[in-house]
Amino acid sequence: MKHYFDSNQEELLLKFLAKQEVSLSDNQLEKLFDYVQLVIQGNEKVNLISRNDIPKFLSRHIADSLMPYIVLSKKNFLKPNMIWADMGAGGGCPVFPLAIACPEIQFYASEPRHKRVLFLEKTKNSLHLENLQIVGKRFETSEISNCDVISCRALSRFEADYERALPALKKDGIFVTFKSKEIAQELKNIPNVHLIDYRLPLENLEYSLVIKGIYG
Ligand SMILES: C[S@@+](CC[C@H](N)C(=O)[O-])C[C@H]1O[C@@H](n2cnc3c(N)ncnc32)[C@H](O)[C@@H]1O
Repeated sequence: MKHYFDSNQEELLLKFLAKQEVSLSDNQLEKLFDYVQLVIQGNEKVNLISRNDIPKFLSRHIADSLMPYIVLSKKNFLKPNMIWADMGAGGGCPVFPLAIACPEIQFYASEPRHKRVLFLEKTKNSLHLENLQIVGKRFETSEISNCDVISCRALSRFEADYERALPALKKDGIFVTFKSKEIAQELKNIPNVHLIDYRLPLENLEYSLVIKGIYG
């Protein structure tokens, strides 16, 4: 198997996955490593991520991006041919790691900024991600609809993001977003909101995956 350029980072990700009791194939891990390389290279031309984040991209952003897969697959929520849209894809987290982890799910990545869209398209093609479609529009005008899952990371406030997602969700679809544990506490009394707390390697902060809807 091809390894990541930083063996410490690779080990941290593998330990994180093992602790979460999930495993990815060698091919999936290699694709994740290739994706990170493409983000680091792409960041030279387009502002995709903070430069400070590069050394811990695998242990922080990739591990974080995989959390919805980890939580939803343990609950047997994920089924082949489901439709999953990510709003505000930016440099591709969480949608690229998720599309790599769940090849049987059809993903849509909505992102309005042109340079980012070009990067996402090129990266999708390099990684041969047939189950991912890049949509170069704001989510509200993207015409993406009938989704089983809609996610977003670092987009806006929970209420605004949920409102943005709702028209495109199936009746029994779920909305998933990422917050710090502290911010997520403010959301715990909203009907049908579930908070799943977690930690990431090397990070002091605690995080919560916020899911609105019934997922298992
Ligand atoms: C802070 S970045 C987060 C990127 C990525 N999700 C991450 O976690 O690294 C937010 C992204 O959302 C995009 N965006 C802003 N409003 C949007 C909307 N209405 N629909 C889709 N994308 C939007 C921005 O262009 C930007 O790339």
